[in-house]
Amino acid sequence: MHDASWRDLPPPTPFYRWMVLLFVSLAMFGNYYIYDSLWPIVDLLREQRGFSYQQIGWLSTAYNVAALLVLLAGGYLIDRWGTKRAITLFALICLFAALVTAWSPNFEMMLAGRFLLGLGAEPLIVAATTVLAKWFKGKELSFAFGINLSIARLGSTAADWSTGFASPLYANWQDPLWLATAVAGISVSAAILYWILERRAEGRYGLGVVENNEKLEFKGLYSFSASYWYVVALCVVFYATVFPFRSFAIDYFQQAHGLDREAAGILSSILPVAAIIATPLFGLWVDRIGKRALFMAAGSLVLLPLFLIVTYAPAGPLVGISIPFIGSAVVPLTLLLVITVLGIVFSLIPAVMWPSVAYIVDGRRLGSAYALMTFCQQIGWAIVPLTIGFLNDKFMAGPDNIGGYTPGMWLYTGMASLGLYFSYKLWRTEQGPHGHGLDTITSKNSA
Ligand SMILES: C[C@H](NC(=O)[C@@H](N)CCCCN)C(=O)O
Repeated sequence: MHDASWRDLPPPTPFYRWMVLLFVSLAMFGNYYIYDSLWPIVDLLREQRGFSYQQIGWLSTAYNVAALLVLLAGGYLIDRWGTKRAITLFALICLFAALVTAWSPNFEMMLAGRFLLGLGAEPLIVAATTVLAKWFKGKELSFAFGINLSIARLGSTAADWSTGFASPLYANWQDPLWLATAVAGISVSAAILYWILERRAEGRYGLGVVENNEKLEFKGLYSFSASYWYVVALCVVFYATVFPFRSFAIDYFQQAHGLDREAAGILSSILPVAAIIATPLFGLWVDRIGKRALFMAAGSLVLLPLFLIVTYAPAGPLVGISIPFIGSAVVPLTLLLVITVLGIVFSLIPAVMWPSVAYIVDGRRLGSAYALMTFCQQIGWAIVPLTIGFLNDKFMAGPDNIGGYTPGMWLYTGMASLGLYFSYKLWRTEQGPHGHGLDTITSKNSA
């Protein structure tokens, strides 16, 4: 924390603030890229290294197990080391994790790499949020968060697009992971540049003081309202549906729908691309008209049939998609429509859900409420990929047995039904005397 003289200094210039946002967001870009770099090589891991679908599931779950452990201490470490050191250290852990994942053909080694990634990536996200709060508090904070998330999602998009712009690397499982290691280098460089900028700012500008509010506290758990728990429950089932679906999507499009890797990657990228464009727009819209609980219920309702449509509906005519400098794809219309709608839901629900917590929970407990929500999110997100892997193996899913993917699709649908139930309960609660104004507070009528 800072002494009184620090507070007497002038605020940082807008240019300085936006440069900090740029570097912190580039660190997040690398973080999201490394996480998503594994999904375009699922088929290669199965063919060249003989991995089962359940082993692929473990590579996803290892990240969450590490995240669960580190989230307990993440806020404390950031407070103790300061954000400059913390972001650089977490980016270095991500780089090391990418290196270990790419290094050896051994499954346990790869598992260790993904575990290390969870140790670095999730606290890096928390630390980045703390930096934005410090530099943008009282300024364009929500907008800065939106830009930060969009640049991070560009990392997911780039990983999907690498099947096009880096297609020669996909002759083997290892080269795309070396590329991810190089991208992790961008993260570390951006973290160091942020460190230099903030160090230069100290003594020249007065920065906001961020309270120690990211701590995960289990005491007082019972005092959160029913609405908070419905939002947390929706968060758990929503991310436990969408993130695992994304993990297996490229392989699924290849095996079950006969797409080549480039087309499957481009199709999968529509989900984060839609989110980059639509998340800030939904955020602005909902701030104007309120109706947050209704929007979450509507998003959950739209999500419900999507996995059954890809499974049972006719593929429809083939349509072409072309992305300049990246590549082009010819994909069935039904898949294109489903992924686009999924992308819209992936924009709508997060854009409304995360900010809603601020209306439900007392400001002094907000950091703790978000930390608890992220903690619960990791638990659901850890279990589902393992179950999908188990189901795909048990029902011998593959190009010769497309029906083997159907139980997994029913699992996603079951999770989506739970999401609809929780969002309906939230909406009902918010209509009654225990509501918090989720559907009524707008940017015009809020104090
Ligand atoms: C805002 C939200 N972020 C998260 O859920 C993070 N805990 C994990 C993101 C990991 C992405 N590889 C989001 O991205 O919607």
